[in-house]
Amino acid sequence: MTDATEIRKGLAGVVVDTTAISKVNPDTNSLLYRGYPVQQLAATQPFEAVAYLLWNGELPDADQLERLRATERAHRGLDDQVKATLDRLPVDTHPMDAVRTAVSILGAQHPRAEESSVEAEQAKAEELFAALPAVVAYEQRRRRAGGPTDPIAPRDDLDYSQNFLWMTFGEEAPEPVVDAFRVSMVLYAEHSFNASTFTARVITSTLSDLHSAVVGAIGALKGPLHGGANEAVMHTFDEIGIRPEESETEARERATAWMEQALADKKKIMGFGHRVYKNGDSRVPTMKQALDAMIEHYGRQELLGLYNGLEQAMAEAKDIQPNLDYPAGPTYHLMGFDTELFTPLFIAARVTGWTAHVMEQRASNSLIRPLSAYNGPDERTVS
Ligand SMILES: CC(=O)SCCNC(=O)CCNC(=O)[C@H](O)C(C)(C)COP(=O)(O)OP(=O)(O)OC[C@H]1O[C@@H](n2cnc3c(N)ncnc32)[C@H](O)[C@@H]1OP(=O)(O)O
Ligand SMILES: O=C([O-])CC(=O)C(=O)O
Repeated sequence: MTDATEIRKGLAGVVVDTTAISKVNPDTNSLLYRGYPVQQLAATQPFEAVAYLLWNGELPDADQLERLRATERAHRGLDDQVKATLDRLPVDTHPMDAVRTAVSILGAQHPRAEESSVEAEQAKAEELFAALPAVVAYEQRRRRAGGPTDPIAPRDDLDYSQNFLWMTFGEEAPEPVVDAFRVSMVLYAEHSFNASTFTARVITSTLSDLHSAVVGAIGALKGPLHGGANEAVMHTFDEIGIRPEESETEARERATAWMEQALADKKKIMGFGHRVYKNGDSRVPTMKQALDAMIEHYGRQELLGLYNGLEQAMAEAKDIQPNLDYPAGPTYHLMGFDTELFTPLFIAARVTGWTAHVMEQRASNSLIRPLSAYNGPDERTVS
């Protein structure tokens, strides 16, 4: 028996609270961070400035940016305790689990873990933002080395994006690659009450600590209906088969045929569709430009064939458009990241949005505790 009340499965269409951090507008297909169109931020701002904007509500002036960058540089190295723990994990541990574990350790050993003043929360957010690239980079290196290895020391002369790529690959990335990476970080940073951010807010609403909120958010992000889709997109490309020697047209034809079959088999295709946007994700055109630049840079036109073939076949069959994970997956692949590292890259970006929401939730808190409609057996007696 169900209680007579309206159920909105998945909270679809339910407005839960206000936020001043970002505005997702499916009608105008736009996304604003603190009022600024994300495309403009992606075109003009370093990722550090966007992080500052999300936390503080305004873009930084030169001194404010330099102060944040100094903090970021001071916390860039791989923490010894985190390294020791990662080294004890099986080498085939999913990197999402490894990064989640790392955040848990960083929280457990943080000297201000239990403090929730604005100043303490801000410090924890900045330090976590600074610490994550080394964790993600080390996980890729550990996987490739087949076990514990030496991390690549960060370099103070490089900015956040340059240094992230440096610590992962041990060489200075060319400018177009750094730029595409920076754009991906900006686009992934924030997206209102998505599932992982909402998770972080639920945890914060119990007056739990910031690292616990981020650990929970990572768990929510991991699933393929959310952040895990960028990894899943690459599995689709792999299933179709990546053949660098193939022409764009040949690749496109194979992708079209694959999609027709997959849809006939009623498969859900990762990287397509969105709960809020029904006419395309506002971030996709900008991310697609970054992908195009990488395809050009690496001379891999066949990937464009796969990309376009799937996109067009999906649009024709179901009128469903790609989401941000669709162009992000092949972009990270071209840069040289292992597929399992794609969602951890999303963590490194989204930690800015999550922590901004943690601070916003704390500033105007009410325990998040919805109701449920009971549909189990009527009351009965134990016999
Ligand atoms: C950064 C991000 O997190 S963006 C989201 C990343 N996630 C993905 O890419 C996973 C694939 N996409 C999906 O599963 C969905 O589109 C979601 C979960 C993102 C949004 O889903 P919802 O708003 O709940 O819509 P829902 O899943 O009910 O889909 C509505 C209809 O479109 C279909 N549909 C939606 N997305 C897809 C898809 N990717 N492939 C095939 N069919 C799809 C559904 O089957 C459903 O069809 P039906 O009405 O005939 O049953
Ligand atoms: O908003 C959502 O539901 C998912 C998404 O695109 C994001 O978190 O970036």
